[in-house]
Amino acid sequence: MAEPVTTVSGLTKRFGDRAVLNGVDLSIERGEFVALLGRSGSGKSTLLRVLAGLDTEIEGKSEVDGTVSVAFQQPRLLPWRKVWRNIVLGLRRGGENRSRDRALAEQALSEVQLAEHADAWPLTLSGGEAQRVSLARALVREPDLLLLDEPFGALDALTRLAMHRLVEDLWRTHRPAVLLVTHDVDEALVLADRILVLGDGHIVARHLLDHPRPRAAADHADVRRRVLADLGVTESAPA
Ligand SMILES: Nc1ncnc2c1ncn2[C@@H]1O[C@H](COP(=O)(O)OP(=O)(O)OP(=O)(O)O)[C@@H](O)[C@H]1O
Repeated sequence: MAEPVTTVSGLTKRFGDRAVLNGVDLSIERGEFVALLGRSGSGKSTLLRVLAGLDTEIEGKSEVDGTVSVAFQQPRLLPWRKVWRNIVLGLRRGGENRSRDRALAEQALSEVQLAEHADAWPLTLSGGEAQRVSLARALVREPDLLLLDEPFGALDALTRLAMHRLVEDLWRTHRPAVLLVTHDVDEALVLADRILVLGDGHIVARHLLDHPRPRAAADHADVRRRVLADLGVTESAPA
């Protein structure tokens, strides 16, 4: 039987007297890739912050069984530390072990095709490279749940496509459960096993994506139409 890595039930999050999340129920299975869509301000980032344990002032239940890593839209690298030191920064272990840390960082960097950048300074990286370092930093902890908050949103279209392939490869290799927040319906259609739509403070729609990978967004044209309708976006009819 499928085993959940995270279980959220009746989750309510208020800012003052306004409930941004109002009774969210969701469960993500181990190794499952889930995309979370919703209009701007619907509470996607708020939900991720709760799942990441960054916001604990909640009502209801939010449980994660295992390690969580987060990658944000901005890579958030420390400019005064070399790339490899950024990667191992979040590994909290007893005692210093520089050579083992270095080996872990090099392995993670080679997986994102940046092996030769271990000693670079973050400010010398391109946007796409910095985002790959951020992914390596998230993965080096071998997370059970990887939370991605619009990690490709600031990248140009070509770099974004390359990142989709990379994330799919990394997911296949490491098999974390992934919750990807995105505004890009096609990105969700290509990458995810399941799409959740957030609206009015809770999950208003769930769509299964079962087309084999690698996929194109057009493989799920039916789901695309339904998700756009869930989001209240009207698509112009094809000519
Ligand atoms: N610390 C805070 N204090 C008060 N209100 C907040 C706080 N954080 C978020 N909000 C409000 O909660 C709502 C949801 O914000 P959130 O960032 O989760 O939305 P989102 O779906 O991720 O939006 P976007 O797609 O634009 O990034 C917004 O109206 C926002 O103003």
